[in-house]
Amino acid sequence: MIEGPEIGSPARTAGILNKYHLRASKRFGQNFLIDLNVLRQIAELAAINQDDTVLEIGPGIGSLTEQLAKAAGQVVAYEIDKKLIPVLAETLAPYDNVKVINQDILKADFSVFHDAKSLKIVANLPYYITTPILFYLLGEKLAFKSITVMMQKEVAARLQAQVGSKEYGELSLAIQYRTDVTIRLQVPRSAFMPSPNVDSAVVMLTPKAGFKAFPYEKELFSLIKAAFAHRRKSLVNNLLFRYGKTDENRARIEQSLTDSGFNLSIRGERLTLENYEQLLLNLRKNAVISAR
Ligand SMILES: C[S@@+](CC[C@H](N)C(=O)[O-])C[C@H]1O[C@@H](n2cnc3c(N)ncnc32)[C@H](O)[C@@H]1O
Repeated sequence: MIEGPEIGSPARTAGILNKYHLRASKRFGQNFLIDLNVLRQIAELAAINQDDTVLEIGPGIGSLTEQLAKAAGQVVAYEIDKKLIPVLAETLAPYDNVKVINQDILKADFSVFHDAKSLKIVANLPYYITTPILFYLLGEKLAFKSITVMMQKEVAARLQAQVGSKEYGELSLAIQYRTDVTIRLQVPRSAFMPSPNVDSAVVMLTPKAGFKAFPYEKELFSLIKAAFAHRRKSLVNNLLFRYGKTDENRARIEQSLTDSGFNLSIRGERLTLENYEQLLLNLRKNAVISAR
């Protein structure tokens, strides 16, 4: 048994990696947190309590898991790297409320969480798949209370970005469609072992109050994708590119913009989510998109 201070202390992390002859795997995006203040702060930000079931992504050697296990009713942690499973069995042995599952999170079946009274998702994410993980979690329609996750600072800025800013785009709109986003903590690269080439931020996502799914969700996000395909082009040109460059289409697209109250030189970054919903309805009305 590896005894000693909390798992995430620099000395204990180094001791655990040494004992198991482990090197952080780049392929799995392994950068272990070694700042106990940050680890504790993440658990505090997520406001974990005994009623909570916590879904953790990528427990690594268990540093964040330990902080979560101290406060939660139960922690279920998905770790893809099978080399870390015996490590976790040892480091987390003192906690009988933790279950580690050796699985790719992007293939996880979340039906186990359907009975959870209160589900909170917490992670120091593997950065190479930050957005696929967020889309997977949101796509699975999990009834979560919050998602509190560390990611690259620049990605965090894109998630929180507001209309008109340079970070604003497809990702901001897709995430803000379902959730409210706030950046809660900035974390320097020195808090990790090994230290990554980027700084990080902890982001909190909470379900949007009164969320109602837009009836043409798929078409809406296809429109948004098209609108940001070439950021320097006008919205009209991006839409012509997407829906076909015929004179007839141009007239219909321009009519749809006019009907939505926009001038014809507007760019995609000036439209809010509600603006896109309105525009989509008009593109359907004007037969740019088939109104089946
Ligand atoms: C940035 S490290 C965080 C480790 C630990 N939670 C910490 O804070 O020190 C990301 C973790 O996610 C794991 N991981 C990478 N890809 C994964 C996937 N597809 N599914 C589950 N875990 C994954 C890595 O093996 C690694 O343990």
